[in-house]
Amino acid sequence: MGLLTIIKKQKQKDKEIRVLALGLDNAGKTTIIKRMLKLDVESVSPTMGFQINTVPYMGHLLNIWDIGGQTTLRAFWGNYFDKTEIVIWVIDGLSMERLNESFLELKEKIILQDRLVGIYLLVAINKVDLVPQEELPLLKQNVAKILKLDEYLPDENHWHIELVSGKTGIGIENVLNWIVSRDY
Ligand SMILES: Nc1nc2c(ncn2[C@@H]2O[C@H](COP(=O)(O)OP(=O)(O)OP(=O)(O)O)[C@@H](O)[C@H]2O)c(=O)[nH]1
Ligand SMILES: [Mg+2]
Repeated sequence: MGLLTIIKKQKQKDKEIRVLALGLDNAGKTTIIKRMLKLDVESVSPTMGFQINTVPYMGHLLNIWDIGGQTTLRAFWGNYFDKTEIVIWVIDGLSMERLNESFLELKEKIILQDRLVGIYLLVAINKVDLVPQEELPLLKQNVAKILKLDEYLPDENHWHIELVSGKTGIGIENVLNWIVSRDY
């Protein structure tokens, strides 16, 4: 390994990553973050403002900003964009009737924002603990089709869709691995 590679690796290792957790109300953002922090996930209530959480993972420090998703709070999302490197967009996998609303908000408030050009986007389809196993591939396909990420974000290295459950922890490790394996 060359010296430059070693320096680069060390830099990555010390790196703090600024993550924004966004998505519609009730999607499960706070629950997922509590799961990442190995906290009790049973007692959550709607986030009325924001909360900053530090999640250590594989030598990285993820500064995850948990932002409330209620309609009245969405106008304030832009206040948190500065220096954001990655957005976790959480979708309620049990509320497919809200998928289009989720897509419109993702497009308008995240993807088309000049200040967020070049960020990474991880879409977490949450609550899969309550989705029958055999329906999971179709659920993922459906979300991918509605969000049209291949169209909006042509660089496939910049987005990813993961099936998760904040309640049980399914997929959470994959989310963390994807986040820390990007190039920042
Ligand atoms: N079954 C199941 N329920 C979940 C899961 N994640 C969250 N929930 C439930 O969904 C509801 C909303 O969860 P929150 O984590 O508060 O959702 P949020 O996205 O932070 O909501 P806001 O703060 O209002 O934007 C709660 O009743 C959670 O218990 C999950 O993986 N499985
Ligand atoms: Mg919340």
